[in-house]
Amino acid sequence: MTQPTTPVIRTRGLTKTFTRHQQVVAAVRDLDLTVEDGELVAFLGPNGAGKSTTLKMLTTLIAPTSGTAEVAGHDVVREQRAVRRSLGYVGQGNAAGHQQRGRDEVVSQARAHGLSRSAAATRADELLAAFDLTEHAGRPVSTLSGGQRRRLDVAIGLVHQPRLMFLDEPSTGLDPQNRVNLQEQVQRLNRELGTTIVLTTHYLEEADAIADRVVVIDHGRMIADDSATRLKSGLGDLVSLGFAGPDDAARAAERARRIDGASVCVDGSAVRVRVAHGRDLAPGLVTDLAAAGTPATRLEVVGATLDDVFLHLTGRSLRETDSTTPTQTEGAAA
Ligand SMILES: Nc1ncnc2c1ncn2[C@@H]1O[C@H](COP(=O)(O)OP(=O)(O)OP(=O)(O)O)[C@@H](O)[C@H]1O
Repeated sequence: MTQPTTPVIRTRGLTKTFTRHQQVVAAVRDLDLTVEDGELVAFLGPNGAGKSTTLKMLTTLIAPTSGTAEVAGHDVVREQRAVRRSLGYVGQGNAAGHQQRGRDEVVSQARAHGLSRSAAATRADELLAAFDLTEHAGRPVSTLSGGQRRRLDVAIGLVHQPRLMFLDEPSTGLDPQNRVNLQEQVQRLNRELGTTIVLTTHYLEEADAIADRVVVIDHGRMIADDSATRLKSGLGDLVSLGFAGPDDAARAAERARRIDGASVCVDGSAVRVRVAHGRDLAPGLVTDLAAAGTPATRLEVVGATLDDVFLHLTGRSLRETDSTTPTQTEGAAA
């Protein structure tokens, strides 16, 4: 039996390569990841970063090329059944479009997991209530809205009360209201039932808002792993100052460069200073500059966003990045 101290996920050197058009695509490279029970982790990265491939290896849907992965203490290659029993998985395309009624769908999935008829019915009703679907439970699945279908998918993934739930881009395609609604349900599932959640997203706001921990993935590699707050505060605040003209701006920049750890850039009569605790430092800087005869005409302080973090790490904005470009191609296959 799994000891409570066993991490729910542990990967070492986990790697997946695909060969496509005679080229080797390194979808996931050398991933070392440990997730403890009860965490809510978001894999954040652009399209093609390797998020879904990682989830597919962890759920036994595809085999790693090299490296190891254990889920709930079980090896994803040698102990696939045990791994599957411990997890729920909602893939990107799960939303069923058929004529079965929502409740029947949940009941049949519960039956497939070995629950008796009455236990399956009870479980289905509990889950439908938990996801605000009771009033829609008698409708054919094909008539549900996108948000209702995603919630039904998550409910189905939970029929066997898994310790760990994987959600691959759960809110993609949902309107903002349904997205927030689903995010709230996911957080509740994590907080109230203690289910460990690993979800993938390319929505910065989603990762920021709901995850305890953000694993940033780019070109198959993990490039950051921390809470959103720490990732952002590590980058500092952006202090933007305006001046009467370029000469004042140049003098102000010279003064700002004396601040420990500050990174300063001048653009005409504007100066931007990226520095830790910029919000606290800004008033003193403005007072100093005025005393030195270079008064600022404008001041704005903005905290870092996860996009700033991504930009800092990769030189690209996550909002504009589509890494399906062939930069992750390692070379021609033999
Ligand atoms: N079956 C496959 N055959 C060939 N290449 C694949 C296969 N599956 C994924 N890839 C490639 O592996 C890389 C990682 O893909 P993956 O789907 O894991 O990215 P992702 O981060 O989940 O992206 P998205 O946000 O678009 O779902 C991409 O370059 C993708 O084209």
